[in-house]
Amino acid sequence: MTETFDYIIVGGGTAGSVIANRLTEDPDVTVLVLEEGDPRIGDTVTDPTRWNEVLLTELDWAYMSEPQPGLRGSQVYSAAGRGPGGTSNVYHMIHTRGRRADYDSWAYGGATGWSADEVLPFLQRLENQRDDTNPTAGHDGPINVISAKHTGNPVSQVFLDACAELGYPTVDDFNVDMFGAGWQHVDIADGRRCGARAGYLEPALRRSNLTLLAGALVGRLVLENRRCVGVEYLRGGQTITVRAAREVIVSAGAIQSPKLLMLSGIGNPDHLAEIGIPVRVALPGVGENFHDHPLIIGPIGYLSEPPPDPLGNVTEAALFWGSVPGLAVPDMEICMVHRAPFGENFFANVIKRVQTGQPLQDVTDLVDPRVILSLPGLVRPLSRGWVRLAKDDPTVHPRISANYYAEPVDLEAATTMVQVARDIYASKAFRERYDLQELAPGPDVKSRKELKAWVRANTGSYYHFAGSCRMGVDHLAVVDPQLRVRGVEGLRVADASVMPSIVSANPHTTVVMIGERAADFIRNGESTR
Ligand SMILES: Cc1cc2nc3c(=O)[nH]c(=O)nc-3n(C[C@H](O)[C@H](O)[C@H](O)COP(=O)(O)OP(=O)(O)OC[C@H]3O[C@@H](n4cnc5c(N)ncnc54)[C@H](O)[C@@H]3O)c2cc1C
Repeated sequence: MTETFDYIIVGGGTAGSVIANRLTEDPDVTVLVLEEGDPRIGDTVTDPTRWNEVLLTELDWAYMSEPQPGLRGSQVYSAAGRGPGGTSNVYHMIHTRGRRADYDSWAYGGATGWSADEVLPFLQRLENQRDDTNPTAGHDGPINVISAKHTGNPVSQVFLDACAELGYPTVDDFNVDMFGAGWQHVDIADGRRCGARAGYLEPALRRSNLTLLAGALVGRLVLENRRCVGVEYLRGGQTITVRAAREVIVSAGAIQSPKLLMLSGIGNPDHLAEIGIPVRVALPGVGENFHDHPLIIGPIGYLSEPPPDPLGNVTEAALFWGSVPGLAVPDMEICMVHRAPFGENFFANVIKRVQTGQPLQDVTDLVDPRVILSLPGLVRPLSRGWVRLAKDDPTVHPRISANYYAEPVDLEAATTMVQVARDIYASKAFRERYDLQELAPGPDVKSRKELKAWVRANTGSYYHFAGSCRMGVDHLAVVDPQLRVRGVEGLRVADASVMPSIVSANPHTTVVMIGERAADFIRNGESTR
């Protein structure tokens, strides 16, 4: 007999965990979460200093992009979390809300109800901020927010001293002041990662009305006429159907949510025809508008002595600034990482993993404690790409392209950003304390033209994928402002894919907020009819 739950959530990741928790607060509803990955996690997840060890393991889907024209044809390693907790198990715990202008621009673009003032209560609902640096912070939510300063490394302090020396203002809380350098706020409680899994999913699993099924790959939505009535999933070599009495909520992330819609016949008719999938609902925007923050791997610096062992999240200080004067929000975020493996050997490992299925070397072997790495991320990119099916087969990864630097202005801004990061490394503060030597780009890269070429060759992903099922009211919108899939009853999408444009900050906090909003829409009966 086919099992029935009130709600089925596809994907027990960041947004899925939030929705599962909030819906099961009502003891009268039943919720099933179907999650493809393995439920087991270890210290590498819970210990904030060890995030680099979870990449390229079973906890990472480790996608590779299509060859990127803007990066001279190279493919980009694209990490995304797998298993209950999803990307919240692998994120670096940086807690930045979107900027007011980000949310207001969503609302101006037709996403009514998502202006900065309207989303603020939902941001507050998720936060339990422990310091008083943000007067609008929430203090009772499931996500514990602390300043990284408490466990800050001396080398991160030197980064901040260097920024001050170069005239950048000091910021106490990036969720209050946008421009300047400071300690990040991070999602950590009692020395342990406090993301969506610890904050939302684990407490909810104590309730008898929540069922989590791991190892279940949802391959298709079951549609009857134009209503979604359940899903089909693969588990242990079997295909199983389960029904939803009220709604199905797709929270499979910006790469897999559009994939699932397309596999179910919801998408661009031309693309579905190419793959041989009959069209159930023509929605040409599915998979379009996919984008990411480009991240440049470097400059890389070498210190005269190793800084002390990390106690915090390893990427604890940053500079947010504008690549040109007069921007409404910063478009550059330069983070500094110590004890990170992202050197050439790491990327050689990525290629091996893709070719052989297994990482060759333990990532901790790749860390040289004297190496520090700037990770400049372009947080207001204009380039847009896509997610498309490779095959009519749920077990096959979709094709993805964030189309990095398709807009030349993105490359210009990224080049400026790397120059700023080089200036920070060249500061008196770094010279006097650590006699820092720049390993890359290195002394041979001098002119802006040379630097631009270096940037193209050293750009990767910030893993901040968004936009591929965007909300709005125009013909390319996939969901309406209540996150209901347009043209289908009983179906919502709620995750990073619904953002019309990625926030100009690290997006995890915004994704949790999207989960809170989705649960609120559902609980308040904004029906999908
Ligand atoms: C390495 C890394 C570091 C990051 N660091 C930060 C940071 O410090 N701060 C920040 O703000 N943001 C950070 N981010 C980004 C942020 O974590 C993500 O934007 C956010 O977590 C995405 O949440 P989501 O709900 O959209 O997707 P996810 O959390 O990825 O959830 C999707 C879930 O669906 C499951 N799934 C997918 N397809 C199926 C299917 N067909 N059937 C069943 N299950 C399925 C997946 O396994 C996954 O568990 C980072 C990301 C990465 C990868």
